[in-house]
Amino acid sequence: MANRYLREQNYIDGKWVDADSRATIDVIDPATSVRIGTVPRSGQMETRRAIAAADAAFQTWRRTTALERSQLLRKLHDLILQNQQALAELLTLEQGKPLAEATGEIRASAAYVLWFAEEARRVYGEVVPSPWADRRILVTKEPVGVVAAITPWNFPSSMLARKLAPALAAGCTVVAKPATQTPFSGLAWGVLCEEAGFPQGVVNIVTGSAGEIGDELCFSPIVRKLTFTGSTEIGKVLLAKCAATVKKVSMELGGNAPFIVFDDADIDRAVEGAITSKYRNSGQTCVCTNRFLVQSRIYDRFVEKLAAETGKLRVGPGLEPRTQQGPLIDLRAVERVEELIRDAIDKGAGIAIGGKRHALGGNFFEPTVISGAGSEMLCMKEEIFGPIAPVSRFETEEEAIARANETEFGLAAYFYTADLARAFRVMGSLKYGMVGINEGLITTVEGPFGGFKESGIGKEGGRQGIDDYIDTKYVCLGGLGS
Ligand SMILES: NC(=O)C1=CN([C@@H]2O[C@H](COP(=O)(O)OP(=O)(O)OC[C@H]3O[C@@H](n4cnc5c(N)ncnc54)[C@H](OP(=O)(O)O)[C@@H]3O)[C@@H](O)[C@H]2O)C=CC1
Ligand SMILES: O=C(O)CCCC(=O)O
Repeated sequence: MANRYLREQNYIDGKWVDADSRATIDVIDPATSVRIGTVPRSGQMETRRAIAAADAAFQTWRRTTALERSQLLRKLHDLILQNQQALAELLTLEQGKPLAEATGEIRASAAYVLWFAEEARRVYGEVVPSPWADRRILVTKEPVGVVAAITPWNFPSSMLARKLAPALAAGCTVVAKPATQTPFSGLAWGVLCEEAGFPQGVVNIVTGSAGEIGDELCFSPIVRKLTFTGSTEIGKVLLAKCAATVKKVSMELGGNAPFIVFDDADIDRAVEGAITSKYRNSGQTCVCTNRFLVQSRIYDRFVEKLAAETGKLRVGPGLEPRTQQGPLIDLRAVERVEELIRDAIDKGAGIAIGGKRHALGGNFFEPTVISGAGSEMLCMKEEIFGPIAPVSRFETEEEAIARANETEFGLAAYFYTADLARAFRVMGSLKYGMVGINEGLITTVEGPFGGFKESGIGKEGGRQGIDDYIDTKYVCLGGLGS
């Protein structure tokens, strides 16, 4: 399929370039296991040049006005919307999600760009009442400098959008490293930024060896901020490396989202929310429900309805219009899901529906509901990242809260209740950065996205989403007389 956003080179200093060695990495369509194309297998030297280009560009980009940056971002936003079909097809091709979801992701990318185009003009400083008659106290805001962005394969467009857009809005320049399995949606940002007219070096995108590129980004004293979305395991490694140069960091890491259904809830609404929250991107979303906790009195009814709705999901290649569940990203992900199911069955759980590879073969897996799940099972403790819904029974509100919080993660949590007092009590007790009450899908550009505990540091989106790209400077202006 010819797609003008499919680029097979790095984007460094406004030029499309190969790896120095000319080595490449194959990119595979997860629906067919066929090669889509290749990207450069870059390493330290290409990354170093990208950082130098970003640093050189920063010297002029930081002096542009907020209005100029806002206007360029608006142009970028318009281009994304004008080309959403091609961008969404590219996303589905390399990532596998249904085209409707891919289109939703591209629109979300555009929304982030527009939001930060607006926020660019509202980065206010302050004049603080001074304790000295002859001096003034000013607080000014400055871009932090060169930003490194490392992004995952599950949302290859929007995860870069919510890093790139606030960075550019604030006056920073960027070196991005997209995930190796889905690099084309990342490289497409190079094409879009070029078309929008961003000066050379302001945005740079390098593909290749995660270790080499990551080390150069983490240890470079020129890079002043690292923003990362991915696994908690790699996030911790990068945090440690960034300590060497005391960089600012933002970390959007793994989750173990509980979805609690109290017995006063509207069950049909809860099941509807459960389907969206669990199976979006075939469960490969960091805010996807990981485990269902359902109050005893309604447990059987909920499991029955959830299994019935799960059974209706149409599995298939993302480019087929009827598809609601695409393939998993690779065979490793399929094997991991199988391992979690095996573990749950060994520990006494049952399968209400699904439970095995889909008849389509390859990376396709049946959406699965596990009944009788318990806290000791791996699927309740670890991030599943796949289409499995373990359901566990609880008796009291206190038990539900305690079990929801019994994890090192703290990204998103959901609960369903019709009791307003309970809604406030439970919301306040959940140790999570994001809470959905009677809602299973809560991500939006207006809301600050981010986790507590080992789920991360910092917020993306919302009014807060630009803060981490800004340094605050205190200026004491003296000698003014009284
Ligand atoms: N919070 C979230 O949104 C996400 C959570 N995950 C969780 O993580 C699990 C594993 O997924 P995976 O893709 O391996 O996630 P990773 O955390 O390994 O990958 C995320 C990004 O980090 C890069 N990366 C990996 N290792 C390094 C390194 N040493 N230095 C610098 N960058 C590095 C990857 O590059 P490369 O692709 O080249 O390896 C990719 O760009 C999933 O099953 C899921 O549970 C995964 C993705 C997103
Ligand atoms: O999985 C992630 O890392 C981000 C999810 C974004 C969304 O909820 O749309």
